[in-house]
Amino acid sequence: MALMPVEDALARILAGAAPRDEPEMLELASCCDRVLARELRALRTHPPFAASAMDGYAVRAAEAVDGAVLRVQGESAAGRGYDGALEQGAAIRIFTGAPVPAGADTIVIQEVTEKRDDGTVLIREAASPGRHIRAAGVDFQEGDVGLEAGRLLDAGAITFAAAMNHARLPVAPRPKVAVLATGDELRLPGQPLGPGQIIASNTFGVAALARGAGADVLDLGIAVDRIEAIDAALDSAIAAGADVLVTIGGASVGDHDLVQKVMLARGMTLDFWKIAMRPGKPLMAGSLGGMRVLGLPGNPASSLVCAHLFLEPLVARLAGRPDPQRLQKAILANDLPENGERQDYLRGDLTISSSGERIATPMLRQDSSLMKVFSDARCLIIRPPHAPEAKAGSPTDVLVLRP
Ligand SMILES: Nc1nc2c(c(=O)[nH]1)N[C@H]1C(S)=C(S)[C@@H](COP(=O)(O)OP(=O)(O)OC[C@H]3O[C@@H](n4cnc5c(N)ncnc54)[C@H](O)[C@@H]3O)O[C@H]1N2
Ligand code: MOO
Repeated sequence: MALMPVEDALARILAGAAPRDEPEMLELASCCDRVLARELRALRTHPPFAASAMDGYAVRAAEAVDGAVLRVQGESAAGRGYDGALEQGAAIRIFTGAPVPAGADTIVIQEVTEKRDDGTVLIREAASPGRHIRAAGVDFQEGDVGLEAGRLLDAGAITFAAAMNHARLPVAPRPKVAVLATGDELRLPGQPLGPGQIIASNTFGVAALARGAGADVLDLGIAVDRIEAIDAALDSAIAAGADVLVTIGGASVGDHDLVQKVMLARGMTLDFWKIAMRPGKPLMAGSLGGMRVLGLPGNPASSLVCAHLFLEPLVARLAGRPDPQRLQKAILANDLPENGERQDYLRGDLTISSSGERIATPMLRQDSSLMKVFSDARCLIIRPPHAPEAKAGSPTDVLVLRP
């Protein structure tokens, strides 16, 4: 039977993925990189008064002709406006952000005036009405919808939310992703290793990806290859209210590959198992109650490629964030042979040529167990199923991993 194409697997994993309904109220200072759950209306008008955009003099345009001498009547500073109206033949010293006094209709900038010792000012360039005045409400008005639901709260949005006078914002909750490593051979980094043991390294990369995509990660540690151990870890994920359980390893056909068996025994609905992809063929997806289950293969490159392709976009959807945009066009540095039935994700380097083109160079070794190669890679070179032989210099799609 033909294996499921990568695009179909992604569509199935993303089906119905959306943020949980109840927003979380967060202090503004903690909102960076979160997603606004509801539209936000302005609680005030800004600027609240007509304000000067420059340091200079507030005057009447009709009086401030070239060569006019005006009496300096007082001062309007930001936070301390002039209490009164501009008199005939007078000017009021004004600073950037200060309220424009009643009666004034323009600002003459300081650079085209001359302050005199007798308390007057000489105007050396005729002023035009309305110049350098920011009208009240020119930025936004009370009641306006300032930010739409779904907006990623970046520096601009947070500044605007603060200016609208919101101290706390309703944000989409971060999805909870539980990560479980499985395998008798695994030990945590920093522990002594016995014969046949290796470090459970994938967990950390997969967790980092999930966190970066907007998740809170619950590390369930390592379950040995026994039904009871995987069962207990599953209980922990359910008790923690995980939105997604990611398992690593035990996804293939070996006698000790128990993940799917345990999940099915616990009532998991299996969506699919095995897809047309290299590395990552034994990927499994399903759901158990309200929890999505993603079974990643144990080989490090397989689990990381699957996490990039499926977990990252899933978390982004659950967090209400925009889909990751990592696909780019590049030029192949080497010839590549005809591809088989699985979509290939070759670890590659990515450089910029002197003419500004992106050049993708496949790494010499592509075994899915190689972590140094994956760490050195800057991109995954995508080879569609049955792609014909490709010559050096031909275009290719790449998924960018790092700059
Ligand atoms: N007869 C077949 N054998 C295998 C097939 C197959 O189709 N038929 N598929 C191969 C492919 S492709 C992959 S990928 C692996 C996936 O196997 P599992 O998901 O069952 O993974 P394990 O057997 O548990 O581990 C594979 C490998 O990765 C190491 N590992 C596991 N977990 C971690 C971790 N958290 N951190 C670091 N390394 C880990 C593990 O020690 C193994 O060396 O199956 C092939 N076999
Ligand atoms: O296809 Mo498996 O995912 O290479 O090692």
